[in-house]
Amino acid sequence: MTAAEIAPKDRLIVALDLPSVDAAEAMIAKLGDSVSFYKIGYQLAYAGGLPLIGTLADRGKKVFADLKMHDIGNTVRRGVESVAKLGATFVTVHAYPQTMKGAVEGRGSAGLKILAVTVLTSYNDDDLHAAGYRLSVSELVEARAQQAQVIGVDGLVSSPEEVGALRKIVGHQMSLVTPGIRPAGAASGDQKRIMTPDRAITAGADYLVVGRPVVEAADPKAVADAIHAEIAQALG
Ligand SMILES: O=C(O)c1cc(=O)[nH]c(=O)n1[C@@H]1O[C@H](COP(=O)(O)O)[C@@H](O)[C@H]1O
Repeated sequence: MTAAEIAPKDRLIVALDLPSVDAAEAMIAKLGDSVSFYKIGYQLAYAGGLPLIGTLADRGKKVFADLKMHDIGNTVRRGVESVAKLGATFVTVHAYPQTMKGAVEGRGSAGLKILAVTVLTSYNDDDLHAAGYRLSVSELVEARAQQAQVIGVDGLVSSPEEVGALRKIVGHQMSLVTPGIRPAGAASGDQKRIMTPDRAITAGADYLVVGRPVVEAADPKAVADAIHAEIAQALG
């Protein structure tokens, strides 16, 4: 799907980083029609949240299953085959060649798209070096993007800082999904490579993933609406 084909409403993905299905349902009710795309990650998935993928899909919402798989290829393939049956739009795997190959093999025909997480947005060059890598963040993100493209992955997760370079590598064949989004004045928390929503869209991101700035806000719907307004303005 090219950027122009993505419904503007779908460009904001709200991370339901919440402790229970009840808390997630309460947040979904608060956000109402303002949000059409949700992400379910570790916290909610491990608290019984996986069936919510099908529930939300039945209500016409899209769901990003952020499971960040990384294992031997055969296990990843089988895991992705199971996720494909849940009704998710996106699933994440870490951008290691065996892992990405396994995921692509397990993707099936139900419409599930594989996103490869390049370098987590909480990492900077020092964090990468501490983890044993010799490459800088931008070098590793770009190397992994090239591998992901050859393997046939559908999209990449990176910080918005890398989106310009990634577009040059992968063109519009792959979706670029960016966490590390912070509206002006919002606390960065543990995120190190961040950008505002309008700058991320202007840089060329297809989808913005936002968690705490929305779900921890006093008025989550107002924050989501403000992000949509920024996105619309940046798209012109
Ligand atoms: O795969 C992701 O979604 C992801 C990748 C990454 O590099 N950085 C990152 O923050 N995320 C997720 O994006 C969300 C960001 O949340 P906030 O920092 O609260 O906006 C969290 O659910 C993270 O798990």
